[in-house]
Amino acid sequence: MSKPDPTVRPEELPEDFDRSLRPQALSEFIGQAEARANLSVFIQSARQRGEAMDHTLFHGPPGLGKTTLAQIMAKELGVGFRMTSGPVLAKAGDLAAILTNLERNDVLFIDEIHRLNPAVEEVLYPALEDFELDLVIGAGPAARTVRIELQPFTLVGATTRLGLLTTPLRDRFGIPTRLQFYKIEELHEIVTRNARLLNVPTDSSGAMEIARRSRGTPRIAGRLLRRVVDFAVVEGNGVISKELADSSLTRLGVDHLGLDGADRRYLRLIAEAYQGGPVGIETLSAALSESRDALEEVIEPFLLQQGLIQRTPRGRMLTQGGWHHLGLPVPGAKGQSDMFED
Ligand SMILES: Nc1ncnc2c1ncn2[C@@H]1O[C@H](COP(=O)(O)OP(=O)(O)OP(=O)(O)O)[C@@H](O)[C@H]1O
Ligand SMILES: [Mg+2]
Repeated sequence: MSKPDPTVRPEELPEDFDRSLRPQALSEFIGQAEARANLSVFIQSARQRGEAMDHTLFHGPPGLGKTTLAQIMAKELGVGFRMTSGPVLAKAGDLAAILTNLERNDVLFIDEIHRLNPAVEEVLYPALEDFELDLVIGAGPAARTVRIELQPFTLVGATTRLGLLTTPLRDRFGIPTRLQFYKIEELHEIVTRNARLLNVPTDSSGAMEIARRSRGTPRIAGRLLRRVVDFAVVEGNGVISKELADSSLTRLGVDHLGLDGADRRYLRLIAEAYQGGPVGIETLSAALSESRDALEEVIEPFLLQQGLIQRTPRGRMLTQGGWHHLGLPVPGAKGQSDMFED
């Protein structure tokens, strides 16, 4: 019953820019201090005991380092790493093929784990708990179940939507880890590191300008840095200064908080069409022609974290900060309008 194994190794992935900047060790990983300190203990303990580390779940907005941390874990544990994703595992047999191919204490990374097919998820439960697989062979009255013993392994799951995980799956992760948006100083360090890896001379204030406008997200910091490098090479003297970073990012439509056109469209819709809300997510999704998922996973988390919007039972509302950011007076706040016009 050997099936093709649908996982890929990271070195088989096409060359992408994420990869060249990806930290390879926990010590190179900047930020997420709490998560990093805990993981380091759990990794060391698993190594010393020669056992598989407990199953780990990374959750948080896109681009904060979930995939990166999963790869680092396998490296630091000194074990093999296999990766796949929820939507790719269509049938129970797909997962069975992967699990039976794992070697002792390997890390299996399942990205977008909230999108696992329920039939596949069922197979995962006993595998996670007892490292056993119950497979049904045949159909109808001749069907029988066989139990297969697996090597102990560590499942690392990643999701941008913790709320969509079923409770039984969530409960099987011994180490649930929430990744937070990065602080500006951390992003400054990341931009500086990336600039060094890309061999681009960068002023500290230039790196700071990029950090400040990266939406708390290392992936965005990497992307903005590359665009600013383009402007520096073609229109500047190759050095990333504060002025150059500022003018390049403004031309790219990234404002001083790091919001881009999509973020501002979202805020402006609530302000202008719904007087600041509350307005339901489905309505926003239809009006913006963006999927509800994209709004909830990509756009809203940062706006919430920055205190520009708030979620209420009746829908999304702009906060005072949201009005202020748009340069509009807060409705009903008498006499305060000049305060927000400076
Ligand atoms: N702490 C960090 N220090 C430096 N670079 C980082 C850090 N975290 C992430 N990065 C970089 O940010 C990019 C995105 O990271 P990663 O792919 O791990 O994010 P993710 O959380 O898996 O995103 P998604 O939810 O979209 O899968 C990569 O290029 C990675 O190198
Ligand atoms: Mg990822």
